[in-house]
Amino acid sequence: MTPRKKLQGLVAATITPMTPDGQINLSVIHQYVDYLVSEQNVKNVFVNGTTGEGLSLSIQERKQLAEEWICQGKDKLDHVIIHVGALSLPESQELARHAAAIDASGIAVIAPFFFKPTNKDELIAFLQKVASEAPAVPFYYYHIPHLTGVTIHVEELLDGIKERIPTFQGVKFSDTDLLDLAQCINKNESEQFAFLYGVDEQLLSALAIGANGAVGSTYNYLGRKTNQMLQAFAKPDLALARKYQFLTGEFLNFGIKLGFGVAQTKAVMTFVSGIPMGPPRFPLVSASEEFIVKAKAKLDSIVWPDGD
Ligand SMILES: CC(=O)N[C@@H]([C@@H](O)[C@H](O)[C@H](O)CO)[C@@H](O)CC(=O)C(=O)O
Repeated sequence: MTPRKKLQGLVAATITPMTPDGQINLSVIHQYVDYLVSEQNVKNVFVNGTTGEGLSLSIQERKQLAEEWICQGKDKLDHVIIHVGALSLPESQELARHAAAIDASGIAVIAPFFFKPTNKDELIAFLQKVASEAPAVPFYYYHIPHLTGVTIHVEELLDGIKERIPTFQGVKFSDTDLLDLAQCINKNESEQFAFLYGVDEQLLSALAIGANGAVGSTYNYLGRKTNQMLQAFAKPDLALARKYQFLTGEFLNFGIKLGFGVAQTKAVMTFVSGIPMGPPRFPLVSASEEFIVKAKAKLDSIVWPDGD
């Protein structure tokens, strides 16, 4: 998939559909792509990340999912970014080579989080060894410090990164540290890099700082609403943009109090889209019936500014 457009706007962090007995369910990805494009107006996906339980999947499963998303997304999606991060460098490199071979529009890598890099140079060295296996594929660093425990500021990482990783294209920034994000954007004067924000409930603040777009789980089922927020922000109609952010925030705040996570995202996507996402993989466990009933009632009770 040769990228036709710069990566910006919304990117859905895809869920990995599973069968009731816990096998990956490739058969619904065709329907999933059509749903994102036609119902959510989302044409970019980030596959095998956190929401996709990428680190809980085997290498073989990750390759099968990447292939299916690229195949089903052909001529429908603008960007299919494959997360190829892993604890084992050779596995991550293998996934990067595979993503290049199937013509992914980008790859992303999370910081290794068992044995961790202790400084910027060690982190860049790891990223470089993966990125160099896919020398023609745009590369994104996936920063999610509350899950990896790797808290090296992205702003530090940017210094000299393009020299060491010529394919470096930007960052998926899943952190609430807006000072770090602002420093990154301030350094990116020539706008050569993209900063995609990953905390959906705070996206408007990141847009105000200068984020180019967003990667997140809620764009699977609230993509259309969030696109309205993006449009209001661009107009600019800040009062309207805030209204959308407050309402998505209201839903997420409600969900977070009930224990919102990947399993709950699977359940919400199932009842909103009608596409069976199945259970999560252990150690995650399925959302409770109580969560599903309450989350559905909450979502149904929200009155959006567009009247839907
Ligand atoms: C920890 C986590 O899962 N964060 C999500 C958010 O989209 C998150 O679900 C949302 O902001 C609700 O809290 C994304 O940043 C993750 C993501 O993009 C991915 O699946 O790779």
